Amino acid sequence: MTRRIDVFCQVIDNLGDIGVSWRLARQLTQEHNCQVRLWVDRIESLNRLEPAVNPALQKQSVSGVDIWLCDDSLVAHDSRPLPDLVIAAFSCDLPGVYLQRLIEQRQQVDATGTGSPTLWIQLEYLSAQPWVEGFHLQPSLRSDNLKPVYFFPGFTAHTGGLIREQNIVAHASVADRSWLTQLGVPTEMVDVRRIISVFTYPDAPLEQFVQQLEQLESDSLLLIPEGIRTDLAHLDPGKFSHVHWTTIPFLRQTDYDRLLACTDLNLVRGEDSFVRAIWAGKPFIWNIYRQQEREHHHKLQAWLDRARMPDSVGKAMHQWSEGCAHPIWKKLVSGPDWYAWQQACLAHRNELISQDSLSLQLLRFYDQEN
Ligand SMILES: Cc1cn([C@H]2C[C@H](O)[C@@H](COP(=O)(O)OP(=O)(O)O[C@H]3O[C@@H](C)[C@H](O)[C@@H](O)[C@H]3O)O2)c(=O)[nH]c1=O
Repeated sequence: MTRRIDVFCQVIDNLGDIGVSWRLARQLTQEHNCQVRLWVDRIESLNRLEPAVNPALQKQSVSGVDIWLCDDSLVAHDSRPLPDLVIAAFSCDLPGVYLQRLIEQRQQVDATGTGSPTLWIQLEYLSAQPWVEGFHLQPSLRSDNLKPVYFFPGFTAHTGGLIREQNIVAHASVADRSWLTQLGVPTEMVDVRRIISVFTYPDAPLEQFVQQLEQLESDSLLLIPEGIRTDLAHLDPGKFSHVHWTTIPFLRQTDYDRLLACTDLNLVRGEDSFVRAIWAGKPFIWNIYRQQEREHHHKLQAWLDRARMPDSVGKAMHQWSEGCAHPIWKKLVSGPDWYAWQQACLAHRNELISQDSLSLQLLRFYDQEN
């Protein structure tokens, strides 16, 4: 059965909202044969992740996904019937006209006792905190008789799981470093001991990190996608003999995944790149999105506990998110600590891979409800 799905994405800041929505829309289309329409209010953000998307078009189809600009007039003139499922990514608001259609549909179903109303999913932010299990699949209470359901991504069997493609490990294991030359990395650089991808918030302590890597005997190369602001700009690369850094193009999302699979260490942030780093099965540093009242530290600790990361890694990650490269980084990226970190990342990935993916769980829930 082909399920029809509308995904709504409101781009608040950065690329996480559209990154998650685009990935989910593609997976539902390509792996589950769903007919997906992605409504997004800033198509230019999607164009950064997928250059085949034309920011000037209000309606288009790319990779099998219909992409529509979410503006009031397009929503108001939408003549398609309501879908089987509507997903509000990061629990964004649905447009008023669309909401009105859902209300009318519900009234009709209630009045006639026939048909099934569109299932409305409020897809939430990812967190490893235990409270998530209690809220997953709970209804959100409203006065208009609509019954949206909270769907929490997560790390346990009592959450909605993580977005993961079926062949993820096979893809990660065939990743080949020679591909990096296509991104402009000089051939002689591809063989350096430690290749590190860099996707951090501007206040990440990269300069301190680079100073520590310089003290190692082996060489490191940092690959920085274009447009990612770092504090390295004022450093003189000529003064470093063991650390090199270079800019690479900002990559389409599928190529970004490939990058994470062929490096040794990944510096990631936010939500989607963090999950991709987990699937790459390599050590990574998570620059968690800062929240008020240090809430992000609780979130980070919950994941560190769940992932059973070595204490030294946890300590260093907390400090990283405070803009400080803990002096133990030097030790962490070489010797026994590095080995322990690698093992912990592999074990975490392998444990999570045995769980059903988010899209599978989402569709199973839809089937149960219908
Ligand atoms: C560096 C790079 C990233 N990307 C993609 C990977 C991800 O899909 C996306 C980045 O998303 P994130 O990793 O989540 O980081 P982010 O910081 O951009 O997004 C954040 O947005 C905020 C609104 C949320 O509250 C945060 O939780 C977080 O999601 O960009 C590429 O496609 N190519 C690239 O070259």
